[in-house]
Amino acid sequence: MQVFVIIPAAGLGTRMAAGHSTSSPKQFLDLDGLPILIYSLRAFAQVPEVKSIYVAVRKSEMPRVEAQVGSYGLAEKVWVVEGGDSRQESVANALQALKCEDDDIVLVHDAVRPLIDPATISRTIDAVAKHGAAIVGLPAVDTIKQVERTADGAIITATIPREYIVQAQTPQGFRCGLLKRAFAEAAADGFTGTDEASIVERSGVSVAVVAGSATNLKITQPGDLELAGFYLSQRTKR
Ligand SMILES: Nc1ccn([C@@H]2O[C@H](COP(=O)(O)OP(=O)(O)OP(=O)(O)O)[C@@H](O)[C@H]2O)c(=O)n1
Ligand SMILES: C[C@](O)(CO)[C@H](O)COP(=O)(O)O
Repeated sequence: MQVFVIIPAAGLGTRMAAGHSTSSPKQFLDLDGLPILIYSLRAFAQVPEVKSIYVAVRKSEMPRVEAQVGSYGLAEKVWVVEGGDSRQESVANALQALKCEDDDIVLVHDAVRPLIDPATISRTIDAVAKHGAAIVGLPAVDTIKQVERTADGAIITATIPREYIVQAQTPQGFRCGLLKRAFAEAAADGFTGTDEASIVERSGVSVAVVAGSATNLKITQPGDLELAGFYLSQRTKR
């Protein structure tokens, strides 16, 4: 059994760009001297079980990313492929590029979650080996309300016991055959999900959850980069 990794990195970072004075998508922004994408690639490259990593980027970014992969010494494990217009399409393109057996494991991880740690990656691999499908999830700590949107905001329709809620993070891992079948079904049905688990769940597969952490944040909007910088400084102090 081999472990492959897909890193979708073809987003435009529109929510970040709205408050940031750069034209570069957020996965290429600097975090303490390194591009955000390089943190994500390095974290997986250092896990011995990982055979190869497929990073999906916009066509126009392929030369820059190929150059970075070489200059940061990642060329042995990392392959650059063309992304798509949605996260799901970017993952589907990478999935098509990698040649895996049904029993192999595929992990998908957002390029913009740079603080993923090797221990969480290893726990995810173990959970996929055991259950066939597993994602990293952060248990809810706030009280959770279901709402109905209104013209001027929202009205609460229910309180959902928080022990039933986890916030999905990445990596999200699956047996390769199962993931490919679920993607083919989603494409046939015209279904688009915001994560891989939602695509697999609708095929009737149970997906296990591995404990995530607040430090595995997704850099989404202004302020997140500063927060990631703070978490990183705490990590290097230890
Ligand atoms: N067409 C796309 C869109 C997103 N992603 C990737 O999916 C991950 C999570 O997406 P998100 O945070 O939503 O990134 P963006 O789509 O770039 O952000 P925004 O929605 O603000 O534009 C990121 O690593 C992003 O690069 C991708 O590979 N291909
Ligand atoms: C996959 C994901 O990171 C889980 O939290 C997230 O759904 C992807 O980001 P998006 O903003 O929903 O595209």
